[in-house]
Amino acid sequence: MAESAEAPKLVYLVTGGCGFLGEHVVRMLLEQEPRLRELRVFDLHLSSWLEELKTGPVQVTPIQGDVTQAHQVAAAVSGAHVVIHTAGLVDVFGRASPETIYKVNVQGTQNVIEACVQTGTRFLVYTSSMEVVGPNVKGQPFYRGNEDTPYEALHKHPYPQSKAQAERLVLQANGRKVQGGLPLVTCALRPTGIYGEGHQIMRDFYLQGLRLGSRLFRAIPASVEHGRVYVGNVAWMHVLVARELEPRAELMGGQVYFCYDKSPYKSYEDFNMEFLGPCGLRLVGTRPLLPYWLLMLLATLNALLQWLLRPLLLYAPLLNPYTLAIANTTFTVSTNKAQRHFGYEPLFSWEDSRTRTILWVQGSTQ
Ligand SMILES: NC(=O)c1ccc[n+]([C@@H]2O[C@H](COP(=O)([O-])OP(=O)(O)OC[C@H]3O[C@@H](n4cnc5c(N)ncnc54)[C@H](O)[C@@H]3O)[C@@H](O)[C@H]2O)c1
Ligand SMILES: CC(C)CCC[C@@H](C)[C@H]1CC[C@H]2[C@@H]3[C@H](O)C=C4C[C@@H](O)CC[C@]4(C)[C@H]3CC[C@]12C
Repeated sequence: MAESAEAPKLVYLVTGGCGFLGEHVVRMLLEQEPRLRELRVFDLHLSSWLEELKTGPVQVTPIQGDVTQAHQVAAAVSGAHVVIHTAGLVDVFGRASPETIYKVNVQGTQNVIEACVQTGTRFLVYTSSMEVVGPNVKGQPFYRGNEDTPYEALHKHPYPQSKAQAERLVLQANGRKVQGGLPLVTCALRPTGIYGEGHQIMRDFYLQGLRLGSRLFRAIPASVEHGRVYVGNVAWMHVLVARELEPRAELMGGQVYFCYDKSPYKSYEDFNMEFLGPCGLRLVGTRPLLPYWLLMLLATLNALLQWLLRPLLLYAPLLNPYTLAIANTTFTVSTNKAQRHFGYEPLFSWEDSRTRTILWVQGSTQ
C-alpha cells in the first residue's frame, strides 16, 4: 500500500457490510480512502442502498454470502488487500442458539483468517467488542479503564464468549505467513455500546416511550456508567486502522484498541435521553422505579418464559438477566492508545454525533 497520487488500486473487503456498523464503514471508506479501487461488501443479506453506491468512482461489489461457508469467504477475500471483518451475530437476547452464535462469530472468523492465509491477503481488521473484557459474570465495575487495566474477563453468555474466542484467533494469527510468504498483520477493535444512525435498539426505546405516553421509566441508577461510542467514529477508526496497518505493522500487529470518542460518561438510560429527550420523551424518576431484586425477578421470568415458549414461538424481550447485568454494571473506557499508535482523533464531535443521532431517531419512525 504505497503512498502515492497514482491511480487508486486497493481492494478492500468489508464483511457484514450491510449491518448497522458495516454500512457506516462502507460509506466512510468511500469518503475517506482515496486509494480505493474496489470495495467488496459481503453480507448474508444485501441491502438496497448498495445500488446507489455503484455510480461512484470506486467499484462497489456486493457479495451475498455466509461467513460460515469457507469457500464463499475464500472467493470473496481472494485478491483483496485488506479485510475488515465486522460480520457477526449480535445476540444477547436469546434469539439464536449458542451453537449458531459460535458458528458465525468463531467459525466465521476462523474462515476469514484461513482465507487471508490461503489467498495472500495480508491485512485483517477485526471488529471485536468491549464485552470481550466485560462486564464479567461477577458484575465487577470497570471504571474508565484502558487496554492494560487488569480485569477478570469471565463470561458465561455465548455472545461475549464467542467474541472473546474470535478475538483470540485473530490476534494469534498475527505473523502467520500468507500465500507468497509475507506475514499476516491483524488487529482488533473493541467498541463499547455503539449508537448513531441505524441503531435499532434506540429506535425501539423511542417507540416504547411513545406507546407509554412519551415517557420512559428509570430502571438503572444514574450512577452506573455505561460506555458508548458514536458509530461514525467507530467506522473512522476502522478506516484508519486499515490504512495504517501496513506502515505501522510492527507497532499495531496483534494489538487491541478500545473504540472511544468524546461521548459523555452516563448511565445507559441517561445517555439515551440525550437523543430521546429532544425527540419529546422524558425519563421518569431520579431513582429506579422498581427495586433491583424485582427487576432481576422480571428478567428471570422473561428467561423462563423464553425457555418454556421456545417450542412454540420466539420470545426474546430486551430485558433478561444478562442484559440487566450489562446495563447495571459500570463499564467505561478512558484511553488514548489509538491516538498514540495510529493518530486517531474522533472525526465527529459529541455535538455532531448527538445531532446526527437525534435527526435519525426523529426521521426513523416516519
Ligand atoms: N452494536 C454494538 O453496540 C456493538 C458493540 C461492539 C461490537 N459490535 C460488533 O460490531 C459488529 C457489527 O455489529 P452491528 O451492531 O453492526 O450488528 P448488525 O447485526 O447490525 O450487523 C452484523 C452484520 O453481519 C451480517 N451477518 C450476520 N451473520 C452473517 C453471516 N453468517 N455471514 C455473513 N454476514 C453475516 C448481518 O447480516 C449484518 O448485516 C459485530 O461483530 C459486533 O459484535 C457491535
Ligand atoms: C433499562 C435496561 C434494563 C434495559 C436493557 C438495555 C439493554 C437492552 C442494553 C444495555 C446495554 C446494551 C449492550 C451494550 O451497549 C454493549 C453491547 C456490546 C456489543 O458488542 C453488542 C451489543 C451490546 C451487548 C448492547 C446490547 C443492548 C444492551 C444489553
